[in-house]
Amino acid sequence: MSVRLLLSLGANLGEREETLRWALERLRPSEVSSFYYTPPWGDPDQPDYVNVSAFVEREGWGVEDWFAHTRDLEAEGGRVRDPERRFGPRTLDIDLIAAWEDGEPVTSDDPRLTLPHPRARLRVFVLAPWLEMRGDAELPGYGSVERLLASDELAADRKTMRKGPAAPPSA
Ligand SMILES: Nc1ncnc2c1ncn2[C@@H]1O[C@H](COP(=O)(O)OP(=O)(O)OP(=O)(O)O)[C@@H](O)[C@H]1O
Ligand SMILES: Nc1nc2c(c(=O)[nH]1)N=C(CO)CN2
Repeated sequence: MSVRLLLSLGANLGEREETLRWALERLRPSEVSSFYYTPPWGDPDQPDYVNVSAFVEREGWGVEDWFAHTRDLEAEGGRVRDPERRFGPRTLDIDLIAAWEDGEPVTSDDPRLTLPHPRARLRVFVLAPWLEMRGDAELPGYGSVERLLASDELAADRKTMRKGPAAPPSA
């Protein structure tokens, strides 16, 4: 058994690209998007983010193994969270966006680990790197990523997003 996962990484404090490269090296992804530069979503009073997405898969690993691993990396990456700020700044954030087992979407409505990620469809910094890697991407339960990204609701966020250089080659 092994699960394929789409992860979204973000950083808006410290050496952002360096931290993301450090995390990507440890995640050993099969595929990595470019870096994307985006204004903060959800809580505007903080620095801009660098975001990147990656596909990962490891023999024998399920979603819980990946959740534990990404939490450890966030902690090791020096993440400090302000409990008062739900969407506040951070050195490293890794979200599990969607998962597939034998090609079928894994779904969960457990608030501890919700799959697909409940806010993925609202975030250009999740949808754009995903579409870059998979032109035919589908967000389980919501449909075409291309269509979601093109929605009027996301027009303002699309305008302020900037695509940066390719992230390091995948492992
Ligand atoms: N798919 C998921 N990926 C990561 N965390 C999740 C997921 N679903 C639920 N969670 C829960 O969300 C809680 C908050 O996580 P985190 O601090 O990374 O949130 P955030 O980055 O501030 O906001 P967001 O979850 O909207 O990205 C965690 O305690 C975690 O258990
Ligand atoms: N642009 C951008 N904004 C965010 C991000 C992120 O990764 N990128 N993560 C957040 C975490 O709650 C809150 N806001």
